[in-house]
Amino acid sequence: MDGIDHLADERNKAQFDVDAMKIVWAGSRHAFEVSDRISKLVAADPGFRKDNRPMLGRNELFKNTLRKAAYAWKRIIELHLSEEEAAKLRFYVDEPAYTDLHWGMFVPAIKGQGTEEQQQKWLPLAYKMQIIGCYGQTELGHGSNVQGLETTATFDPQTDEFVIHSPTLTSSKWWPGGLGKVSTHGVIYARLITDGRDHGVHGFIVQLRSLEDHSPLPGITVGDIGMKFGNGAYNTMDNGVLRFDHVRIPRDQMLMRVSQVTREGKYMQSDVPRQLVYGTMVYVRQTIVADASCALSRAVCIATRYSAVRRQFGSQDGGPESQVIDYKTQQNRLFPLLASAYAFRFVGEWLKWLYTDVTQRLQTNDFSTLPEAHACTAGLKSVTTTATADGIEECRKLCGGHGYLCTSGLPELFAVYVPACTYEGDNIVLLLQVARFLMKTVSQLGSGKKPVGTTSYMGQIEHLMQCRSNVQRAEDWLKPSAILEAFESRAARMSVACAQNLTKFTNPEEGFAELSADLVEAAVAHCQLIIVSKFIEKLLQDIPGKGVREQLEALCNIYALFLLHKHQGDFLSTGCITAKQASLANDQLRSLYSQVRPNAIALVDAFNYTDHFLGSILGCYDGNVYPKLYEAAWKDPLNDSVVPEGYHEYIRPLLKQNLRTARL
Ligand SMILES: CCCCCCCC(=O)SCCNC(=O)CCNC(=O)[C@H](O)C(C)(C)COP(=O)(O)OP(=O)(O)OC[C@H]1O[C@@H](n2cnc3c(N)ncnc32)[C@H](O)[C@@H]1OP(=O)(O)O
Ligand SMILES: Cc1cc2nc3c(=O)[nH]c(=O)nc-3n(C[C@H](O)[C@H](O)[C@H](O)COP(=O)(O)OP(=O)(O)OC[C@H]3O[C@@H](n4cnc5c(N)ncnc54)[C@H](O)[C@@H]3O)c2cc1C
Repeated sequence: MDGIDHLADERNKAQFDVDAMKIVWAGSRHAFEVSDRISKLVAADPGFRKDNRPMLGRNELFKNTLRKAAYAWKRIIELHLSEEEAAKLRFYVDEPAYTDLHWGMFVPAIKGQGTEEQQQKWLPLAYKMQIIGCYGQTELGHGSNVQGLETTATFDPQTDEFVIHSPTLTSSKWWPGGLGKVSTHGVIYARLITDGRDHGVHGFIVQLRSLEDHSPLPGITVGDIGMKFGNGAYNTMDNGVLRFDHVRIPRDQMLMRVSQVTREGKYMQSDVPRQLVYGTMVYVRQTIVADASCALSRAVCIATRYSAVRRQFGSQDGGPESQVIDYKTQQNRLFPLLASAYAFRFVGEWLKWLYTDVTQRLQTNDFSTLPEAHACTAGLKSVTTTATADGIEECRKLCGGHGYLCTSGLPELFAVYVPACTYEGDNIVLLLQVARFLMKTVSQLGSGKKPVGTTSYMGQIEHLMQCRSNVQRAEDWLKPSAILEAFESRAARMSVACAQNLTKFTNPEEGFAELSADLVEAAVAHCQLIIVSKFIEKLLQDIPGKGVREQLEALCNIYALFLLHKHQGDFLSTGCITAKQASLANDQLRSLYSQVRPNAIALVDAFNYTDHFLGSILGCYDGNVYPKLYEAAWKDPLNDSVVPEGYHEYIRPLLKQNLRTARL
């Protein structure tokens, strides 16, 4: 526009090396370089334009998504992109599409649950996109309760086939992304029945559509489930409904890594745990934690830049009004979200490491860390997506009225993001899984079995049950040991209190149901401890770059002390800290906000997002918000004509009638 950087003064205030922080954020220099190159490539290509999405009707919108996905694939091939680069390209294209499920769930399901032979047969087809797959688990009547699925896969020994069938309306597959209009195949979850016996839910590769003309195969009824929340937003995705009427597939299309059916129809279980059938969900939950930091950082980048541009009140002697970012209330809402974005980034990195470690162990038949991996992925998915969805909405409010415009990018970001609280496991249902894991851990404390991994803090249960924080001055809260002890004792005491209450029930399942709200809170406390402790661990690493470590320390402290403030009821009622110490934590938090304030713009610049990816006038890099908002308004189709369509039908008769009434 005017070529001026309206945020230049803000950028000059930064007390740290932004380029070094960009590398910390990306995870490595290599990751930064890939990300930087691919994001610029996407931003510069008009084929990936996305600013018209909220204006398009569903059919137009969907066709446009198909075009973009095909174009993205063409570019991936033309540019010989690696798997890592291709994934980055899809990420920066920033449009939910069937490809997310193809690459994000269909391929991982075959990799995780298929035998070597099955992988060799199906993966090359999927990698070349000669088949397109979805993940068909959820049904109209059953989502959270996977064991309650009704679709059946009955083995027919005469023909060596499975017969896939939807016996009831509620057994219709419902929700799978990419299913509605695109997928040619699906990994379909169904109850395996051999010789009249039900062996529970298993995965099957089922062809759904003809590879010649895309029509559904005989016995298959398939379509889209309809419009979802928000304009544009997730409506680029064809979430689908699917029914089977005795559809036959060859026996070797059951995913047979976990269990097998022989030619004679004998059901055999491998020596791997049955829970591996749920393995794809563990994988995807781990990726969702990393995505949370992306979505939150994006919203925070918009709100932070706009808060530095926006001025309200406080003008003295005719000078400019105050930047809203200087109001403590704005900082108290914004900076904890900035800190959370960084916190989720680092816990996401750690979770990826944990997942890789578990996968390697599984290959050598070591299943010992699977329960911990399940609890961590489930819990962190839940806590980070809830905070991110709430955080995006808070960022919208932080931008005042302009945040409500689609051109702010925030309404669409929220609408696309909020189902993450539900898909891949409802957040409450997942926290209850964590609570079960914690109750098991507590019940084993006296047995001599040492808690390991993220529950190892429970090994010092006696200390944690009676320790008192020794914080005396606000600065004492800057000590990682003070923070860790408070978070560990809060989490331990909440879990132990639940475990003690559970003993009052003769039927443990009844007790678990009755106490489930408390159990969820204990699970949240445990997950927040993991995030805080992984941030602290990150700070123990070598962090190059002038001032980078200091900024990260400040953000880590803001994250922890903000949580402590928000959940002070937990910390006080469990006696981990006193009211005076809670108040000192708040004093420290205020001073940390002042420390972060001059660095705020540079801290969001470190995310290295292009204006294309942000998709927000309020968050644009140069901060030249008002001319852009003004110009964009005139581009709205409603402004194509000065006198609106419908004037002669609906406005003029009204005005004329009013005129007559006025004369009367
Ligand atoms: C690319 C990104 C786009 C994303 C698009 C979204 C795609 C989707 O939404 S796909 C559909 C996702 N669906 C879900 O997530 C459903 C959520 N529900 C579930 O995961 C399960 O039904 C669940 C875990 C709630 C309950 O499982 P269930 O077997 O009934 O009960 P439960 O008795 O609690 O578990 C049995 C055992 O398995 C363990 N377990 C459960 N899940 C897992 C898992 N994923 N991994 C390892 N172990 C597990 C439990 O800890 C328990 O262990 P133990 O017996 O030692 O205590
Ligand atoms: C955008 C989107 C995309 C999706 N994509 C796919 C896909 O590709 N493939 C696929 O198979 N599925 C997909 N799903 C389905 C998704 O995985 C399920 O919706 C999800 O697992 C939640 O299940 P549900 O809908 O049955 O919720 P429900 O379980 O019916 O939840 C309703 C309410 O009941 C509560 N509740 C349920 N059980 C308990 C309990 N035991 N204790 C306490 N409270 C409980 C929940 O907390 C919630 O408040 C998608 C969903 C969405 C929204």
